[in-house]
Amino acid sequence: MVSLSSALLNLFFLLTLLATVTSILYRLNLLLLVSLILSLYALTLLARLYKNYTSALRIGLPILFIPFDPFGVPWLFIYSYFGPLLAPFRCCRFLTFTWHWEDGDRWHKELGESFVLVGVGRNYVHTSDEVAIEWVLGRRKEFPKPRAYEGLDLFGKNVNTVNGQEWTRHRKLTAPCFNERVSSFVWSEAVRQSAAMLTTWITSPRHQVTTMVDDTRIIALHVLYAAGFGTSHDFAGGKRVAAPGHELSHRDALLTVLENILSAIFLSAAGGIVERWKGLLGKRLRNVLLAIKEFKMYTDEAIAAERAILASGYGEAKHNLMSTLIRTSDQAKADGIHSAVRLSDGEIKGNIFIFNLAGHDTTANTLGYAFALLACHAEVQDWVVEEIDSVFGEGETSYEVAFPRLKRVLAVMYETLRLYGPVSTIPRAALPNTPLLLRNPAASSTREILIPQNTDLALKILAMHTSPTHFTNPTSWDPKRWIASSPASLAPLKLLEEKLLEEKLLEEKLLEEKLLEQKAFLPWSTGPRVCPGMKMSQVEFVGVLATVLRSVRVAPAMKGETTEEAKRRLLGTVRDSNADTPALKISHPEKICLAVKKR
Ligand code: HEM
Repeated sequence: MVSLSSALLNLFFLLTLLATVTSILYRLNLLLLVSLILSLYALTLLARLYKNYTSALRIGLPILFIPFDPFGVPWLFIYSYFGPLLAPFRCCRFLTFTWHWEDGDRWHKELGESFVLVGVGRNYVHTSDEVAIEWVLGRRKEFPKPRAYEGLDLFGKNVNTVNGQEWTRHRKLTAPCFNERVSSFVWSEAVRQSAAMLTTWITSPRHQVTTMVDDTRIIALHVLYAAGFGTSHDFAGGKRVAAPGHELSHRDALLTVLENILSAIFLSAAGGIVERWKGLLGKRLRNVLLAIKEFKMYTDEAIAAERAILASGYGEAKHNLMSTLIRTSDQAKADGIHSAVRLSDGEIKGNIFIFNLAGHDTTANTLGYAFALLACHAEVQDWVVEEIDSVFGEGETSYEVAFPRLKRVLAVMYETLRLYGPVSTIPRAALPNTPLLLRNPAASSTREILIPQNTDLALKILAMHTSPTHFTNPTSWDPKRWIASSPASLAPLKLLEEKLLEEKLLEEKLLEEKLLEQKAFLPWSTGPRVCPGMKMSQVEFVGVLATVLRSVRVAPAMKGETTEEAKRRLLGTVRDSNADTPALKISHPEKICLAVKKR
């Protein structure tokens, strides 16, 4: 297949050849030297491209050429300056970080569920095939996380970045942090925080809220803190204010690192040199550097405070993330247990950071998308409110009773994650010549292929979620698709008063409802490396959404338009999302204005 990329490379080669011949004819020695070097470089690239191409041919999947390695320094440099200009060109499209999100399953419709991107760096098998995705995620040893993940070790190694035996140790020591006691705590904190947020919404001028996205981020941060350190913060103050001895608030330090994660990785890799020469950096990078330092200080202080509590003897009963990590680690150290079964302080810091990174924007952004989408779908709000009223109507708001019954609210989360999940693609490396199982749609069977050396995988979660193979009307947001209901039996209710009958019927209907299991739905991944925060994020989401919709209805604020125009405008803002950051997020949250009406 001839593509622009190989044509460009050939052109480059011909031009350098022409320049070489010209310089020989006209005795231009310097030009000759430069041309020779360039020719050699072009030849090397061509040889590598050819090698990658023959390797891709062996896989037997459709091939597309790309002119650069998407994770190589040359492209990252070009992308940061010319990304938006180059994105419309087909060969560069696959190099952008946003195409996974913007194009959904478009290319898979054209090329099939799996295809290979071939370039001068590594080859990449892209697949939206649910059989292949489950196969890979079920085999962590054969398909480890790529080395690029190590960049996230900026505060220490952690469960998200390590592989092999090291991962087993991290996962084993961090897993106890996500237990039912933490879930119950997360629920109370989510309800408490969202009730406080609601007060600010109801008392806002003209009952219009422009801070919805920011507010959900504050809630996510405070809930993480409650679960992480066992300390609650006020929604209105809390982590927004700099602590004594700090230049930045904890929230600003964390958000600055999260929002500039690539720069943070780069600055952290450069180490002390950057600190010494920071005067030469621009304002944004200096801010990122400060945020890294401040976040480190906040985590060190939290670890020291937790150790002091544990030493005082009052910490035994605490079951938050930090105390569990420290207790396990310190106890093992005191017992002289080999470091293979405990975490070092650096690793504790690394894990605390990764829980913040992986647990903050993911849950917060899902809540942000859900509120905006619910505002555009009044009929879905009616449907969800029916369930909330029925569950909370009995005055029972505890985690144990309320959470399992709020299935429609969880369905809103599922549907939001299906279309606006924070992780559009899961990357994986592969050991050479590892078998990969693929669906064979033509024969309704499966087939095996071998993944050659120098080939990584991109598991296209969003493309799978938006494929008509698995979902009817795949691009429409419809939480009702997740609920299956069996008809309620009416016989014993015939004698009741009409109103009572109605309520009883609704209650029966809701109790009968079931949340559907869907195979090709993996927003939290699957297999041994499935997201450990899955339940925590569900509890938080349901707690916040149910608390808010119990008291108010949300709608797009009107700006002299019809309701339909206001909805269209809001949906446009939601679609204008940014996948350049670790978690998908709305590009211009400041454009979202919600009208909040008391019920
Ligand atoms: C809506 C919320 C969330 C979504 C959609 C989500 C999604 C995911 C996905 C897809 C992965 C797999 C990534 C990969 O294998 O490359 C993952 C891993 C992970 N998530 Fe979540 N996550 C969410 C919330 C959370 C929360 C609340 C926490 C913790 C507080 C968390 C902590 C982690 C960690 C530590 C990993 C790495 C696990 C490992 O590699 O063993 N996540 N998450």
